[in-house]
Amino acid sequence: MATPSRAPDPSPASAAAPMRLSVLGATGSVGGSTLDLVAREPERFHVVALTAATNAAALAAAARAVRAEVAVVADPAAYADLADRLAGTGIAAAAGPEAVVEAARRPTDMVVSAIVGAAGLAPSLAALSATRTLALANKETLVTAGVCFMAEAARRGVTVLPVDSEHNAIFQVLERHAEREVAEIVLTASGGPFRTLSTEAIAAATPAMALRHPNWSMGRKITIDSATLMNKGLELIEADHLFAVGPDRLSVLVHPQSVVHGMVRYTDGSILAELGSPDMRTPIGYCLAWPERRPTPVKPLDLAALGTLTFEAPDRGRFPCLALAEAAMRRGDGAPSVLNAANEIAVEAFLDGRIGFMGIPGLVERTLSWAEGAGMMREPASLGEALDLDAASRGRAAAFIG
Ligand SMILES: NC(=O)C1=CN([C@@H]2O[C@H](COP(=O)(O)OP(=O)(O)OC[C@H]3O[C@@H](n4cnc5c(N)ncnc54)[C@H](OP(=O)(O)O)[C@@H]3O)[C@@H](O)[C@H]2O)C=CC1
Ligand SMILES: CC(=O)[C@@H](O)[C@H](O)COP(=O)(O)O
Ligand SMILES: [Mn+2]
Repeated sequence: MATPSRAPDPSPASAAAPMRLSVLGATGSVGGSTLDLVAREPERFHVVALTAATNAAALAAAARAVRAEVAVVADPAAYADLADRLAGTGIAAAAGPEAVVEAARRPTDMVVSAIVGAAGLAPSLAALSATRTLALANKETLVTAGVCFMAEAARRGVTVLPVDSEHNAIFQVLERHAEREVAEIVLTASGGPFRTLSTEAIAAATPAMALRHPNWSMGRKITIDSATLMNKGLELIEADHLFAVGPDRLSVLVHPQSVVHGMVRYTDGSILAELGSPDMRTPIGYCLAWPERRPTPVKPLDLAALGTLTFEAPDRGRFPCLALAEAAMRRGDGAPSVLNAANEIAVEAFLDGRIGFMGIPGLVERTLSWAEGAGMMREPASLGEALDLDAASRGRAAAFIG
């Protein structure tokens, strides 16, 4: 089973030296939760690099708060602002996509990869060359180039710890068990803000409605993915690469409370699940402490106050993105990559008001058909091939929108 094994040496958290840590996507939702934990125990961490896309103000503030060695913005136009804000602090500033990759390559004990979208692929891959443990939130890395990414992690001996709440839950309940003992891995889905709406009402959904996730506070892209259920589809593909049980043993169960984050049904009939408050500081804290457990500031779950946990089957008719992602997972090769690229273009277009909510699955389906017809579906064997397929699919999806 591809579940990472326990590291043979003690965790840096329990050693005298602080853990050398970089956070890619430090100004985002996952990045912010990570730095919140870091700021609560500054003696445990030495922060090496923090990165962002354009938000120089937030990045500079974060870098100052945790005394990072270097802060990097992907957007060169944000450099002057960043450098200005860091003047006299001793914190180096840099800019450009290549500088983000270089920052990811700085030697560390752990890198938290929390850039959103396929933009996280090159930095995540670069991080494998100079860290021992990659805490991976950026699911698009695995969707876009899962085969070559996991092979590179194995070749480098880097432990990949899942940050995504469902995968982190499953990772926790899989420990100590062999692949042959697993009957089914179940990813729970909140169902998103449109879980109970009719097809007609869903088709009329606005960005503001779709951005209102019932349980989680997250970045805009993943929040739209949750509303279409594409997030769960991406997570199935992510799980396929992380846990290697094959698509037949991966399933989705709608659970509107988002308290059970993931489950494993074993061949003896037992189901083991991880439960917790919907707060990313639990899975992030788990990764930062692994293989130990340490307290986090997360509010303990009060099951008596909650009273009821409910479950239902997903509706692929009202939420076709889930079916599209499942088909792409089974099709394999480059299909997940094309799916992801088209979805990123579609989500952006939906948020900009250029397409409607159901235009998202429409565009993804059309781009997948185009890629199949054009013979583009080869499994990306390298970063270069993955980026080429991603770019070609984005270009075509954007052209379909017009
Ligand atoms: N939020 C959550 O609770 C969860 C998120 N995830 C996954 O984690 C990842 C991050 O999600 P989330 O934190 O919500 O996202 P956010 O949108 O909140 O944050 C994204 C981060 O990535 C940076 N970024 C965006 N584009 C680029 C780029 N082209 N190059 C470099 N950096 C870039 C942003 O910088 P800037 O601020 O400057 O724009 C920001 O730091 C996603 O893959 C998501 O699917 C998984 C599970 C839960
Ligand atoms: C917190 C997290 O891991 C998200 O991926 C979450 O799962 C999104 O909620 P949905 O279950 O609605 O997709
Ligand atoms: Mn998730």
